[in-house]
Amino acid sequence: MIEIKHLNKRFGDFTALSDLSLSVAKGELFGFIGPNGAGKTTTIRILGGILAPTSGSVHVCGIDMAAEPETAKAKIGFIPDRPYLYEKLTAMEFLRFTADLYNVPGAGFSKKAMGMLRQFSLENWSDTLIESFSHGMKQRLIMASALLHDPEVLIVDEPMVGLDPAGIKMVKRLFREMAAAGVAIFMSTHTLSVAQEVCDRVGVIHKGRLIATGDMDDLTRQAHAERTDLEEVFFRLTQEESLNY
Ligand SMILES: Nc1ncnc2c1ncn2[C@@H]1O[C@H](COP(=O)(O)OP(=O)(O)OP(=O)(O)O)[C@@H](O)[C@H]1O
Repeated sequence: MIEIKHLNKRFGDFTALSDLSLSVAKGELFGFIGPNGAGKTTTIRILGGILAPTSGSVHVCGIDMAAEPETAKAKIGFIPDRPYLYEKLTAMEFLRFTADLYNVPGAGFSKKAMGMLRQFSLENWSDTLIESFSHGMKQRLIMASALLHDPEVLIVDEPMVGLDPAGIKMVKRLFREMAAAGVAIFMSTHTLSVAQEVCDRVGVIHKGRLIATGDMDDLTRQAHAERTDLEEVFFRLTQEESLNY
């Protein structure tokens, strides 16, 4: 569902991504972890079609992002790390705005939008201006808006930031349910415990290069770690890599 091949991204002389290749299958929840500045957000922006790679390709549901960006983007639910919300709209107005962008049919919109607001515990706030929402409420509204058009692929940068424990629990459950329903999910996170708990596979990026990928057993082997613990694996991999520079 997501196919990344030999992706490179340079900003001037600086190489942010170097020969990154990976794929995420239908129904798979893939976690993307790495230290600050490793290249996670850069990768996510390229996957979402909002940043062009220097070279390499991204295919979403078999569609080439470079050749058919609109068709590819229609397949994606995209949740950036710093989303923009129109604060002078109500939650329902914002959902209608995004539904129009994604050509969600008008018939049935209200029922669907209310269902989404309920899913994200915002049903009592549908007519409230977004400017009065807390950070976590805004985060949940962004998620609701990204799922309105039933995307086949979800790309999400740091979904747990700003959420309270109930919000984190809800998102973990939702992502697992979506994966079970066949959605391919690519999620970057710093929350290693969440990645270990919910992801089918994890990729570790360091200084723009994918240094390890696989399920917990694979990663434990690749890191020569003693325990199947993502935190230990992460530090072993990223420190071992640092020593090579
Ligand atoms: N527009 C840009 N111009 C120049 N350099 C950039 C630009 N965007 C990102 N970079 C650089 O590319 C590198 C990767 O950045 P990126 O935001 O992808 O990292 P990240 O893994 O998401 O980090 P964090 O965990 O801190 O969010 C960083 O060194 C960053 O400074």
